[in-house]
Amino acid sequence: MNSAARLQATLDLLTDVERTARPVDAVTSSFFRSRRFIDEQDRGAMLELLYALLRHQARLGWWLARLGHADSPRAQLLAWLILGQGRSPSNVARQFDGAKFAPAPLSDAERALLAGLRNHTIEHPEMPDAVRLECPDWAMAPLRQRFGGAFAKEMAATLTPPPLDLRVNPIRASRAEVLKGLHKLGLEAEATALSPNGIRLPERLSLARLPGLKTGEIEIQDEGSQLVALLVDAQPGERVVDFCAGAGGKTLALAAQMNNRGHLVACDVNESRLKRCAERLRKAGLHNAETRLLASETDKWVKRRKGGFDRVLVDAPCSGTGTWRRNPDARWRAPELGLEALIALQSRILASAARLVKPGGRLVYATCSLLPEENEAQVAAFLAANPAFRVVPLAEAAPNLTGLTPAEYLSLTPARHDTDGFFAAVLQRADQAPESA
Ligand SMILES: C[S@@+](CC[C@H](N)C(=O)[O-])C[C@H]1O[C@@H](n2cnc3c(N)ncnc32)[C@H](O)[C@@H]1O
Repeated sequence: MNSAARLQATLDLLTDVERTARPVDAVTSSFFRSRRFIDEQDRGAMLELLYALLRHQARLGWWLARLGHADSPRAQLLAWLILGQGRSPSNVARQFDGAKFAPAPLSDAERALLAGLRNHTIEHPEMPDAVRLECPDWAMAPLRQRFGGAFAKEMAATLTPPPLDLRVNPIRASRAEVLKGLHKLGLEAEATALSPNGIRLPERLSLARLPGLKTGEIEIQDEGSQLVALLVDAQPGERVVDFCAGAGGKTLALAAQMNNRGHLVACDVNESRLKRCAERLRKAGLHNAETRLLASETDKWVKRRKGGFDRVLVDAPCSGTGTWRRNPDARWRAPELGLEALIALQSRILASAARLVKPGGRLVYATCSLLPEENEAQVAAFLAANPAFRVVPLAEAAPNLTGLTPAEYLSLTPARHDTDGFFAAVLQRADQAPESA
């Protein structure tokens, strides 16, 4: 592909991304599946450009509005070539020449746009904070409150390309073996700083270069997500529930921690995600887990299995604000249910899942949210309503996890930990229910 054809192909991809409500990685996978002729190098270049556009969407939109130009994927691309790549209008015009596979020639309005953007950069002193920081309006106040003076730094960190983290499946291989294999392939892989099972690759790469994914030796999992699973501290032989298992990211980590012994139940209300979870368990050689589809968080199964589990993980549906660095498009999709309804759902899920915990057992509440309403406040409300539970501080919950600042809760952010944003609280049910409970 020549560079003009790459621009047009990226424009087609961006148009697909903006047309659907599906997450960007799902859209890119189906885009490339139906265009197998695009080689690895072109794919890499296109994804880099696509993600740069998505990370600058509010600022590009601001410039287009300022110059009175309608916002569209093509206009965003044109603006980025000038503001982000520092090209000149004539350089851009040369590639938008209507040749085969190249973008259509520039209209007069587009030529005027390029002239208006000339000699500017992406930032402008008149940009409001929400635009400069690429923060949706609904999240400005809660995130500002959460981070105080570090708000701008945290938002800037969500706009940097994330590393690619892998979790080694200890049932299939050791971290040292996998690292050696990756180095042999010429990849700059290194052990993660906090997770004992993690490997970090500094950049996005074609997953076809990671054969261990097919054999179940490795899984793609952010280091923060690995730490949440480790905090559950599930032991071989125990009975464990992953209440919001989804497609099984943490289920797989828990089943492996249990060394294929004991019993793990992966629940969810979403059947297709659970199917994917079951497939991944099989591929990873993990057979101590079953999946269970729930009708709702108060499914009869929960009542029947009351007090039956040593560990229960609630990886609750949340605003996903902690994943903005990895999914730059996610920030522009407000929580489907609305934040208030989401918080109410989390509280119902937590209350119901807590019933599964046996005396002396532990409940781990986690989100990939940066918002206190979904995290600390949610836990405080739960504790007020459930005096049989107490907080287990990090050092006690996972004494082997060195490197974490001692605190009550796990609270990871892209700026401070170079992971996705994650929150987790470990709560223990008293050995005997108090008289009053
Ligand atoms: C954050 S995702 C889980 C991600 C998963 N644990 C992982 O590590 O890959 C939250 C999950 O909660 C599920 N969920 C939503 N409402 C639920 C409910 N009422 N009861 C149980 N699970 C629910 C969603 O279907 C979704 O899969």
